[in-house]
Amino acid sequence: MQLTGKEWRQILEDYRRTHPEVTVLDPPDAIQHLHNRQSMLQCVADMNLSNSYGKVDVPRQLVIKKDAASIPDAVTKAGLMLPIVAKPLVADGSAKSHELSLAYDQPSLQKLEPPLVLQEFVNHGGVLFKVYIVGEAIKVVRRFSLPDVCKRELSRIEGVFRFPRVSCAAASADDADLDPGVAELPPQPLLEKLARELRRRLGLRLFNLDIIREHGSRDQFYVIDINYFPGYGKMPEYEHIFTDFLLSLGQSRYKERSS
Ligand SMILES: Nc1ncnc2c1ncn2[C@@H]1O[C@H](COP(=O)(O)OP(=O)(O)OP(=O)(O)O)[C@@H](O)[C@H]1O
Ligand SMILES: [Mg+2]
Repeated sequence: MQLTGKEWRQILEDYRRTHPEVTVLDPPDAIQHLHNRQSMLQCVADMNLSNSYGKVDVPRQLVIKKDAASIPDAVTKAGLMLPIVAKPLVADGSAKSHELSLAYDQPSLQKLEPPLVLQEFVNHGGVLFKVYIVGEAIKVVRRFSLPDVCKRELSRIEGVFRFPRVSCAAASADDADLDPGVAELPPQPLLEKLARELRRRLGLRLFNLDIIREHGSRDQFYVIDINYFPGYGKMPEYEHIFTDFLLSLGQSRYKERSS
């Protein structure tokens, strides 16, 4: 029998209800929330995180459900600036859902295929930060990302350019010789606050986020992507962190039972 995603989630939810003794690390419905690029970043937008360590936003964005011909007008109305990154609305791990495009001019936007999220491209010096979250633990690494698009380039280039899944190709930038203003990791207290809030709002314990620093700024950050259960193999010290996480779950269960 072929099950739909929804039926499968229902089976898991039912199992969870009838087997309270089983620890469910993260509920399926909360995971589902991250499979839509619009709902994925909503928590970050709602949070309005801004303190003395920095400010965290999401890039200005627009959802286009259908009708590619309407995109240029919709983009003008929403005041979105070019270049624009177009991302399939659904991000479910399939190759197609991670095929992104970069659009350099307004008329070419009609060539895109909805349903999409259109996001302003934020120059960030070609480096992004991957923040891995495992329960209470946070680990951040630098990765190479798309290079900046300068004004001159923007005025000269026309069209829509597809780019393949960046995360698979992106090399670690941890040992690279980078401009210190680009390479500096986001402040730990800011990441801790962000991670704590996201854990609570998303109701999840195992995820990562891609965060970029606006080029030329010291403290303006944007979250561009959140993934559930990412490839933890790339997270330094993951064996220890994971073991500690699983042990802490066992211990809290034990405490619950003996109290
Ligand atoms: N708003 C943006 N501004 C600048 N660069 C962006 C923006 N959105 C995405 N990118 C670039 O595109 C890459 C892929 O974007 P994103 O992570 O949203 O897509 P994804 O399909 O989930 O990819 P992946 O699985 O590779 O992380 C990012 O790593 C970054 O280099
Ligand atoms: Mg990503």
